[in-house]
Amino acid sequence: MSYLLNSLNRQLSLLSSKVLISNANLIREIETVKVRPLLKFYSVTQQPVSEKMTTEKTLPKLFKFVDQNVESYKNLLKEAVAIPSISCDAKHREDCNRMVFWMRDKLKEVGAATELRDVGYQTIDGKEIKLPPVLVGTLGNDTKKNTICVYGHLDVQPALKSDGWDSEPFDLQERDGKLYGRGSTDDKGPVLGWLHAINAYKEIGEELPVNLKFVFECMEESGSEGLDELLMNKLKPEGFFDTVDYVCISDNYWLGTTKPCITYGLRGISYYFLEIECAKMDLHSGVFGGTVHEAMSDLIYLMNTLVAKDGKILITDIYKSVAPLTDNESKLYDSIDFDTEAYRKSIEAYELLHKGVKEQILMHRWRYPSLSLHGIEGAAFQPGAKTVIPGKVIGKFSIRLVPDQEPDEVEKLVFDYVHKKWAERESPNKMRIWAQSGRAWTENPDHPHYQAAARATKLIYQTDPDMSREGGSIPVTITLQEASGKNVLLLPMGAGDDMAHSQNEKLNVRNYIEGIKLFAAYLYEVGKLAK
Ligand SMILES: C[C@H](N)C(=O)N[C@@H](Cc1c[nH]cn1)C(=O)O
Ligand SMILES: [Zn+2]
Ligand SMILES: [Zn+2]
Repeated sequence: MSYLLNSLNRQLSLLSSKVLISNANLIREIETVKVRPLLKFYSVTQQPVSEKMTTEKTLPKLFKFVDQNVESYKNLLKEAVAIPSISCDAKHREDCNRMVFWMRDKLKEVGAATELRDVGYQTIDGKEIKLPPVLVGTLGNDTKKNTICVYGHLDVQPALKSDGWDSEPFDLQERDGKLYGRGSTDDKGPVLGWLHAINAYKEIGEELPVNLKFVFECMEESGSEGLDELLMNKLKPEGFFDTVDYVCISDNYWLGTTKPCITYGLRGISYYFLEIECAKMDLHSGVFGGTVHEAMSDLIYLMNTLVAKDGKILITDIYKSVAPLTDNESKLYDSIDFDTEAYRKSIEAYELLHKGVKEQILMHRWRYPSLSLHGIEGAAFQPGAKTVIPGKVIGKFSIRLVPDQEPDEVEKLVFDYVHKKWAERESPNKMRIWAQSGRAWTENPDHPHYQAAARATKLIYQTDPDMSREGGSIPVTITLQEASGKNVLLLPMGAGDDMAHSQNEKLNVRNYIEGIKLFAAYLYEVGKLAK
């Protein structure tokens, strides 16, 4: 029965997506929709909605409901993963739009008022390409309740089976209690977690303990283009944040595989594109080799000047604005539960930097900048002995930013350094460098909001969570902090070995299901905080 409902549901939602995609005028809309029984994706009979507030009996009932619906949660994640919403590849822009429409429909099904906000265009290779709309939603407006703004992203990193995946990346597969698929943990699983938690309250006939606002974008993996502008210059002046009391993001992971954490800091990112052109076309290396200044040699030369073998960044003055380590901060690392050898083994690395010392490893993940080389566009990266001299190549690298590094300042240091090295190279070729950046973020973890999230975590996992920072970046976090003026926290669903962005990305079934309960318990705990 539940399978039939789900598959009918899938067909209906596909139909509605197609209609939406073909209707370009429908980008901005506001509507509240009643749940239609046929479109519901959960399997139990609906119970009458009561007006009573949540009580201590609410959560056990809700947890039971969640345990009864594990299969439908997996099915919905499978549907979401099947949409290859790869934001960095313009060829997948329609998939990104489809993903946003899909999520919009699901939010409506749980009773939210939704709005698709146009955020304009991005320029790729001189061409203007429309950005996916941002999904904005509201659920509840009871002035006696706290309001949480939830952010998540619907886009994913690219993935091909030939990268070394054990199964098709866009076909969610369960093996040994793990759900493998691109976006399972980053960030489709957590985004669906919110949906399921809300739906569980409805299905057990309990009122939501808080009001909710949603911001779901589909460009996070590509610098969140257009989002800051929407938040600061449109949603904020329109009063979207006026009623928001707390902001919560679930787009991160536990530090290890067993102990939950709550995250109060992220690194920022400054991502660089370094282009060298030696000719207007690719050249046969047998015919032309030995007669041209090759773009690839120039690029490798420049990229090799960026970072030393011990991981030290070689850009002049790059460490100058890094916040000094205080005694108090230094002490925080002692109590963090982190096994460096288990970490090394989980990524199958041969050896770690910093002699594998726990505090140093954590500090270099969280509070010091790092520079990574990512790849080269235009290089002959496919298997086989291609003998071409690429006419144009684009090297890609990024620096993870930390407090108090400002992106503008870092970009200037990098541009100056690369131009200096380029002058030293004395190449006649054309060099161009550009960047996109997002700031680092930290928050006060000694806040009732964090205590509420810690209580919820302890209820689910029977242990106090670590308060930790993380090395990844969610560029919009600091914007949400500034736009709302409220406390922001990151509540992870996935485990430290989920391998987001990598081959065989997965989400443990346990983390998914207990994560849904965690989100429900978090809503309950925040609902109890003084208004
Ligand atoms: C931490 C989050 N789940 C994530 O993966 N963020 C990306 C953001 C990004 C910025 N530019 C490209 N991607 C990351 O940290 O790499
Ligand atoms: Zn990511
Ligand atoms: Zn993410």
